[in-house]
Amino acid sequence: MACWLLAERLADRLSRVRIIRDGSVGHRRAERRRSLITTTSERSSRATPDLKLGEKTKLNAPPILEIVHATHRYGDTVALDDVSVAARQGEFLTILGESGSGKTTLLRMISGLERPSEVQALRLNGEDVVDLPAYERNCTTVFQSYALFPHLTVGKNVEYGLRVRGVPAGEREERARAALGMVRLEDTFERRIHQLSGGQRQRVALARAIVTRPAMLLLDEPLGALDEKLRQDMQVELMEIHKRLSMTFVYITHSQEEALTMSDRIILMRRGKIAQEGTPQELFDQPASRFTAAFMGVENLMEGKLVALQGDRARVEVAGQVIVGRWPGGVINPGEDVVAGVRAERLHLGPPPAQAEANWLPCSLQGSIYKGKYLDQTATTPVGEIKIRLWEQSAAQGEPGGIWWKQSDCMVMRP
Ligand SMILES: Nc1ncnc2c1ncn2[C@@H]1O[C@H](COP(=O)(O)OP(=O)(O)OP(=O)(O)O)[C@@H](O)[C@H]1O
Repeated sequence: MACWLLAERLADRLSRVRIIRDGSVGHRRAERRRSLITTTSERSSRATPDLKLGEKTKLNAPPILEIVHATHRYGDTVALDDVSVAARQGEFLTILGESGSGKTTLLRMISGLERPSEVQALRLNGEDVVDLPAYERNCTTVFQSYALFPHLTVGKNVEYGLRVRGVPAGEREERARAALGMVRLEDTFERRIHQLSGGQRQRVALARAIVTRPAMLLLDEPLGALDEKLRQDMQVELMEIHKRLSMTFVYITHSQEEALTMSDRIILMRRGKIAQEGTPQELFDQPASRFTAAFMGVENLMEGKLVALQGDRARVEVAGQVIVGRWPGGVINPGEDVVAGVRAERLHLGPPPAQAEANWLPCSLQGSIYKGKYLDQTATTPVGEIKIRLWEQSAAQGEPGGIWWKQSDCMVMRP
């Protein structure tokens, strides 16, 4: 308790320091704005490096976040390696990646908790914020750990950001109640934090973050501590809140399922670099590399060499067999290494099908795992072990002789 009181007093003091300095902050801001005006023409004439923005959604919205060629090192560790990211107003952008890929570092850079070792530009709402401290940036972070004050009521927790900004009591309460209404917790205003469930605490943290109306919400694995069912409910709730607020969300997760469900656009990170970015459909259906395919859950990845390219179809030689699949485009020559991928649920058991545009391999069935709604079956083929997902469990009875899948369900990519 003493610890929390101390933290609160410290935060209060910081905010007072900020309020006392407000005059000079205002002055510095005006100066910064003036310098922005003088550099606007310079900015517009400068070529913006390949910033890929959401193509299907929010096409006309201006970029609210622009990070251009950012690198960050912790001693010898390169946490971010020449990364450029942009997000549009109102976009739900997910930074996806395995542990240590640089997601948190990227978020901390946006929020101002980390200063990039090198960066060409870091802009929020068109304003260069590289030298702007965290508390002056118009964005708020929601953490997995909620970071709520346990000795304060729910209402006082939500009001907190308004209190340190000097908002009068009446307006504070009104806005806090409205924010709690947004997360469907209007009845908990007087409750204590320990009287809430994990999911409710996360919703209070969300209400506290949105009550100050930031331009952008940064969410650092906010559902990581919740159980499976609650996590799924909260995903839906977050999407609804995002829609209602039309606020830009930058969301961090290591879960591809979470990213696919919620995002307008996904940036997949690998070892401090962007492995691929695009809409959920693009990452799911057109992985550009073996890494993306594996991360997005493609169970069967077969290494081979390109035999020939015909339109969007690639013929690939894998262990003496020819497999045909979709090539997403880009220059590639026969003889180069490629990977052919197919999802387990796209495979069928049986003899070669009548349709011409299919791949077929002889197989013998190995073990299977019962998963309730489906059966995961393993088969041995000339190209190695293949995983098959069977929705009709009776399909696994007897020896089918082979497996087949449509050429259009087969993705060919670089290794
Ligand atoms: N304060 C630090 N000091 C030294 N190295 C750090 C520090 N913070 C992060 N790193 C290193 O930087 C790299 C990127 O870390 P980061 O936390 O950004 O990854 P992440 O994708 O968010 O991982 P996780 O999902 O586990 O949180 C890792 O190799 C990590 O060990």
